[in-house]
Amino acid sequence: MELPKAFEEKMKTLLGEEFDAYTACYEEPRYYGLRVNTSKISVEEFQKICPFSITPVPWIENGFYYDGEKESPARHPYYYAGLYYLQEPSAMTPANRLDITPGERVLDVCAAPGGKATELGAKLQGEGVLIANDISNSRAKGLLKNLELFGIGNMLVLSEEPGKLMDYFPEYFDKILIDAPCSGEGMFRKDKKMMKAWEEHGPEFFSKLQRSILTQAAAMLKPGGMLLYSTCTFDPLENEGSVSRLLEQYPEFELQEIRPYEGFREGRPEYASIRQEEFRKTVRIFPHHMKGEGHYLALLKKGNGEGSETQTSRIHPAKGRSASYEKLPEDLRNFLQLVHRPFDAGRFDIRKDRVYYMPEGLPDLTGIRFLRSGLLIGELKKGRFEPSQALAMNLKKEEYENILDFPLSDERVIKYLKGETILTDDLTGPKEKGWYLVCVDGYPLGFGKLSQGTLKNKYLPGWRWMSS
Ligand SMILES: C[S@@+](CC[C@H](N)C(=O)[O-])C[C@H]1O[C@@H](n2cnc3c(N)ncnc32)[C@H](O)[C@@H]1O
Repeated sequence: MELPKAFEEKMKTLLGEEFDAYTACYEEPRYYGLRVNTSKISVEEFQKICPFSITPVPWIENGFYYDGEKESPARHPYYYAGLYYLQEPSAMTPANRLDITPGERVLDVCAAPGGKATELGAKLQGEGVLIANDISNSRAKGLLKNLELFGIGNMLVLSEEPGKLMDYFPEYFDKILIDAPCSGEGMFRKDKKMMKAWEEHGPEFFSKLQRSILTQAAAMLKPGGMLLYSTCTFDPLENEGSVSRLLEQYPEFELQEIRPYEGFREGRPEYASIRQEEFRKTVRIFPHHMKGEGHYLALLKKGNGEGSETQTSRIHPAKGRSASYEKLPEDLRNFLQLVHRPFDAGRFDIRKDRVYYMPEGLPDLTGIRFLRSGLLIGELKKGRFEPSQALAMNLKKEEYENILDFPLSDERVIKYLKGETILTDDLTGPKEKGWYLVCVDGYPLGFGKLSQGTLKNKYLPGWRWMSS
């Protein structure tokens, strides 16, 4: 593979005698990975039911390699059930090495299309809030779909300048991930188009952007909170350089150790402008040292002088229905009787006939551009309530009364995903009219409305299985 000359020269300086081993990697095939959605299925259970051959990614507990030349995991009903996300193995590292406790407030500043945000959301296990932002509105649409497919409900999807978010969320977050826009040097093997883009916008351009995103995000982190900065590039200016600039401006930040793996390499102190030795705690991922593409990670803690841990507040999960539950529209209330979950009536928010279930403890968001705030529960159409695709994905089978559970081998699974009407006469269970949650092997896919043995398909048209 022919690499840009200026890039090659830079890598020779960075890698010294390792340079030949590094370039030899370009003759090897790229790696394909999938990451298990642990908010829906345990890793052990997934390994039991996984329909294709997988091997563990050694530094990611829920990550696996698959053979992308032979298998197509994106065309499988389990993908439609949100059981996994397809992701290059090194790209799994940032969200994996940012510890999240359910109940925390988490921000993903540059989140689209959701490779990291889906993992952060899964780690929250439905408690607290994930705010996933991306400046690109079109990319944020893909982000929303991926988060909903993953079943993440306690979330907001925003499309804003981080500088504007600062005004709304001062020192608000417990954890922040910045998977920064970068020159993408680590992805040249995976995607050759990145080389062309690199020639147009290189490290100089991106480092300026990264420095401003970093300082804006820093202002949104609580004292004692953690920030993980990552790129998929090798350039020192965008890695040690951008993080140095943050430390110059915010000296209360301290670099933290990242849980190790034998293939990780230390960050390079000589490229830092300040507190050089601390940069050994940052991580460089090189493809000639491990089975993944190039990345950089830095984990930082915002100091507060004293007792930092105790200052990170939690957003507590709902404890039960409040007295105002009776004020919700009757058809919605009837539907909610079928959902075995302790809703808090005060968190329902009805806007233009759409019913949302909001995370707790949010500031006033007037003026922010958002694609989604809260879990879209469904829509009121002339007083009749229709549950949403997002709710179907957010539910577990045991949380809903009326289930149609098909085994993977049943041809109705694909028919349902294609949007076709389903006949259920042969099934002994479901008889009553109403909303049914269609599942594959116990994992929800979407809703349908049953009447006299026929299920009217309510699978979201934009998500349908396309015939190839
Ligand atoms: C490396 S990608 C993020 C990938 C994503 N974290 C994932 O794992 O799927 C960088 C993202 O930053 C977004 N971006 C660029 N400039 C931004 C800015 N100033 N604020 C927020 N997002 C920005 C881009 O639209 C792009 O989606």
